[in-house]
Amino acid sequence: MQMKKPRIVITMGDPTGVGPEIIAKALADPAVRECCRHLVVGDEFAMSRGIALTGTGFRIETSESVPFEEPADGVITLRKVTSLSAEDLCYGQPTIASGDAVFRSICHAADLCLKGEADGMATAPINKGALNRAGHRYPGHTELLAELTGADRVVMMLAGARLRVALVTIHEALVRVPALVTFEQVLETIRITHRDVHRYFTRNPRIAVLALNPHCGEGGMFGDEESRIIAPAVQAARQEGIDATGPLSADTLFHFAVHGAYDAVVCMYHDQGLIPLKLLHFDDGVNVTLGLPIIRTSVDHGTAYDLAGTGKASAESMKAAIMMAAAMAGSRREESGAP
Ligand SMILES: NC(=O)C1=CN([C@@H]2O[C@H](COP(=O)(O)OP(=O)(O)OC[C@H]3O[C@@H](n4cnc5c(N)ncnc54)[C@H](O)[C@@H]3O)[C@@H](O)[C@H]2O)C=CC1
Ligand SMILES: NCC(=O)COP(=O)(O)O
Repeated sequence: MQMKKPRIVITMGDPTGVGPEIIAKALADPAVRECCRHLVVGDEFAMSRGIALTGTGFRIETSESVPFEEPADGVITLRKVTSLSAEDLCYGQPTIASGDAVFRSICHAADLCLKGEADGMATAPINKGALNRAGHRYPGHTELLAELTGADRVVMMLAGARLRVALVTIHEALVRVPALVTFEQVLETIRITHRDVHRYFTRNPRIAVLALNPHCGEGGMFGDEESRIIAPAVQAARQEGIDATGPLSADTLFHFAVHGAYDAVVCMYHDQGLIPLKLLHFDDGVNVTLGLPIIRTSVDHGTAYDLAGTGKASAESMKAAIMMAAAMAGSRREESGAP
């Protein structure tokens, strides 16, 4: 029996950024079209502009009630959630209305996933400032999706073929990080990373856990979070049967991780993990939210206002995000034994 392809809903992201154009380019790739049935959620004018700009020649079919038909060649299926005016679509100049449109697309896509009408979502980039100015007080998709889906704890993981990094703290001022690196938070990050990497990517993953301070705190001379918090959390994870190792010095660990010693690296703060990840995988890295009851992937880059409207932005990360969501949906289907 031929299996139906997974249904992946794609949010347009900030319509004044590169989102629509990278979606058009991504959906022009036969491998992306082959991996899933898509439904783009967003603004029709913004999407048609992205199509024109990229010369992809798609025709938009709007779908109000029957999403996820197998789209004909040359068609992008779109669920319209807004009809923004030209003033709200100036490249690089998000408005309250375009910030609100971002929110509505994400809510709509999450709702489809929660109702079982989609198998996963892949998101184009948003501007967090614009989202907040529109009155939606979330640091990003991750926290908004956690709330929408009722998830207690989520973990931001960025993944490429050579490296996966999972974050203990996400969008926090550096000065606040030490207080947020708690035993509970480190242990929960290790647990969620282990569970979802095992579930979707590789069995019994080997997890490296980084130190916060240089040289693992140098025996307390440069800080004691390693001995007080991180080592006990690693120990507790090991007692639960998780293959976790650490704390390990962040300056050297990535060398070993990318040479195959670990399947995921738990990092204490945003740039500790994202700098090495983007160095290796800026083009094709994927942001995955672990710990949600639904599947959500995203590009690893931002709205790239300097490129928006030029058609030059790379769509490789968008393609990788859609294909990863489809692959994750396939794993979930196998796990459930569904045909
Ligand atoms: N997944 C998401 O929704 C993300 C959203 N952001 C948001 O994006 C906004 C801008 O953030 P920045 O730090 O400036 O990062 P950015 O990723 O938008 O831009 C950084 C640099 O990378 C380049 N770049 C980005 N995407 C590219 C692509 N697809 N192809 C070629 N070059 C590309 C840009 O032209 C720029 O030079 C912020 O509001 C931030 O919050 C940032 C990261 C992820
Ligand atoms: N730096 C990654 C990023 O900003 C993505 O955030 P989110 O919108 O996926 O929560």
